[in-house]
Amino acid sequence: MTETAYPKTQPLESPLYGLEARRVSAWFGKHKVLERVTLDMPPGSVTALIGPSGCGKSTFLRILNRMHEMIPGAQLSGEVLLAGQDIYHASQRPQHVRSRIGMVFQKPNPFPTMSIYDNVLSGLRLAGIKVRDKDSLVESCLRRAGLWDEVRSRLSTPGGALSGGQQQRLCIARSLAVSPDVLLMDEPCSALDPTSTRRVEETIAEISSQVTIVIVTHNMQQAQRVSHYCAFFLAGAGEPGGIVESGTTEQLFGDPHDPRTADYVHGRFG
Ligand SMILES: Nc1ncnc2c1ncn2[C@@H]1O[C@H](COP(=O)(O)OP(=O)(O)OP(=O)(O)O)[C@@H](O)[C@H]1O
Repeated sequence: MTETAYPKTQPLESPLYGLEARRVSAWFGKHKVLERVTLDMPPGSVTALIGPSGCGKSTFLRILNRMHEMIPGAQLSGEVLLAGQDIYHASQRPQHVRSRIGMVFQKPNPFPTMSIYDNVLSGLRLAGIKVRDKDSLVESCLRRAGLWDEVRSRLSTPGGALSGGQQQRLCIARSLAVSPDVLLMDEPCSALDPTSTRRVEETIAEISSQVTIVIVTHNMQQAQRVSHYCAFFLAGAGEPGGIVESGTTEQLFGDPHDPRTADYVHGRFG
């Protein structure tokens, strides 16, 4: 597959919200792992975070929906704006922030014994959101996640009975059910085979006009295939990570301004 595999929807003319990180630094105890990261993640687009292992991509992603603060000893400074409002302002409840900014993890994590149908609704139940027409919502979320045709005849079977790739798309459907503004994805395909990876990438391409997506990936081809924008993170030895360069994916891969970016995207290190 090449970077031209998916038709990318144009980013975007709708009332969607993007994220803006402003001078974000992060620590685990006394160990500083991110240094003043500023990044715009435009509404209705896919932003890929790339860079070698340990440079702080996953930490940055967790900061974007207030999951970083759940780790003992973790601290941060700076701002993260959703619709212009700082998600770390004292008036913002972390649980509410996390329902507006969902997360899909590396390893698919549906509730294994719960039915496919109930898995889709489980995020809503946790958030205490009531829905009138559950059947329609389940169908529309499974359709948007590209899973409906494969599961429509067995909605009452357990989520754990699906293949890994189907489970990951079920997790995407579950995230979509709460109508998030943003979906964060932490290497969502790294546990999947190439065919399942392709299906998840197609799903990302399809939903990217409806929800702002930020994805961490180690796969350069994947970053090129699915993202509109890209940020290259790097950490010097013993130093906190930061962004070397960010821009459109086309520019970052086709005409990188920093030689370190060029070396990384051309596979010369990392
Ligand atoms: N829970 C934690 N406690 C202490 N240090 C941590 C914790 N999680 C991450 N770190 C440290 O923070 C730094 C950044 O890690 P992070 O996982 O964000 O990097 P990454 O770029 O996502 O790496 P990878 O690509 O390997 O997933 C690393 O030095 C890591 O050891």
